[in-house]
Amino acid sequence: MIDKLAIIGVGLMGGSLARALRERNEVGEIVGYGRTIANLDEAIELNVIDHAETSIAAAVDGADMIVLAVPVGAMREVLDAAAPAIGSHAVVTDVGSVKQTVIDAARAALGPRFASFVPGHPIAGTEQSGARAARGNLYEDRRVILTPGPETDPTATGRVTAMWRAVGAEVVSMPAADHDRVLAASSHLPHALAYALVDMLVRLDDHRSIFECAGGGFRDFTRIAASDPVMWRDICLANREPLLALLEQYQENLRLLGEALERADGEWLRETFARAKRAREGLHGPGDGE
Ligand SMILES: NC(=O)C1=CN([C@@H]2O[C@H](COP(=O)(O)OP(=O)(O)OC[C@H]3O[C@@H](n4cnc5c(N)ncnc54)[C@H](O)[C@@H]3O)[C@@H](O)[C@H]2O)C=CC1
Ligand SMILES: O=C(O)C(=O)Cc1ccc(O)cc1
Repeated sequence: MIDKLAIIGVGLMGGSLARALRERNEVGEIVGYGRTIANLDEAIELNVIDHAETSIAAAVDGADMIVLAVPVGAMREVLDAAAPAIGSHAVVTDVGSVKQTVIDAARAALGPRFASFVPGHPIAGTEQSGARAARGNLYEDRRVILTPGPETDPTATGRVTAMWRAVGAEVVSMPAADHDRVLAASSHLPHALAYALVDMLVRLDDHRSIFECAGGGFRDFTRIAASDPVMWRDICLANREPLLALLEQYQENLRLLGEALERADGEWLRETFARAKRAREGLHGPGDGE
C-alpha cells in the first residue's frame, strides 16, 4: 500500500499506473505534476489523480512513492527539481524506455539518495499519449523490467516490485546495459523504421493513393509511427549507439535484399522470408493474445 503517490508527468504511462493503483485500492493520495495545465485538469476530471501541484517539489513533498513518467530527455531536469524535496522514506522510480542515461541522471541529481532510485521500464503501452489515454488495465499480464545496480537499496527495489505486481505485471530484473541493447532491437529500431517508412511514402507524389489502398499489413507495420515524436526523439538519442549498430546491420540486410531482387533470385527471397516466418511464428504462436 502506498500512502502518497507522486506522478511526475501524468500521461499514458504515469496516468495508467495511477488509475491501476487506485482501482485496486493500493494507494491513498495521488498527486500529479506536469507542464500543461490543460492535461492536469483533464487528469483530475477523469479521476486519474486527486490533485495537481504547480511545482515538482510540492508534488514530491511527503510522497512515499515517486514515479517519473516524462520523456527520457526530461528526466534530468525533473530529478534536479525533485531532489531537495524527496523525503527520507521515499522511493523514486521511473518508466523510461532507456535505462542507462536515466540512471546517470539520477546518480548526478540525487547524490546520497541515489540508493532509493529503482530504474524501471514497463513493456506495455500504445502509440497514444496524454492522461486521456490512461487505462487501469494497461499493465495487466505485461512485463516490467527493473535494472537496479549494486548501489540500489534492495528494500526500495522490493517496494517498486510490489507496486508493479499489485497492478498485474510480471517483474523481471536485468543489467541496464543488457536492457538498452535488447530494447534497441525489439522496440527502438522498429519504431525508427516505421517513422522512416511513413515519412518516405508521404513524400511520394501519389502518397494519397498509396495510403488509400493500404491494407492491414501496412497498418500493422506503421501504427507505431503515430507515437509521440518528442518521446521517440529522446529514446533514439538516449540509446544512440546500440540503435546505430542495428541500423547498420539492417541496412546491410536491405542491400542484400536489393541485390537478390536485381538478380531476380527467387530462391534467396523464399529462403529469407521462410527463415523470418519460422522465427516470427516461434515467437508468437496461436493463442498468445495477439
Ligand atoms: N508510450 C508508451 O507506450 C511507453 C512509454 N514509456 C516511457 O514512459 C515515459 C512517458 O511516456 P508516455 O506516458 O507515453 O508519454 P505522455 O506524453 O503520455 O506523457 C508524458 C507526460 O510528461 C509531461 N512532460 C513532458 N516533459 C516534461 C517536463 N519537462 N516536466 C514535466 N512534465 C513533462 C507531458 O506533458 C506529459 O503529460 C517516457 O519516458 C517513455 O519513454 C515506456 C513504456 C511504454
Ligand atoms: O505501441 C506499441 O506497440 C509499443 O511498442 C509501446 C511501447 C513503447 C515504448 C516502450 O518503451 C515500450 C512499449
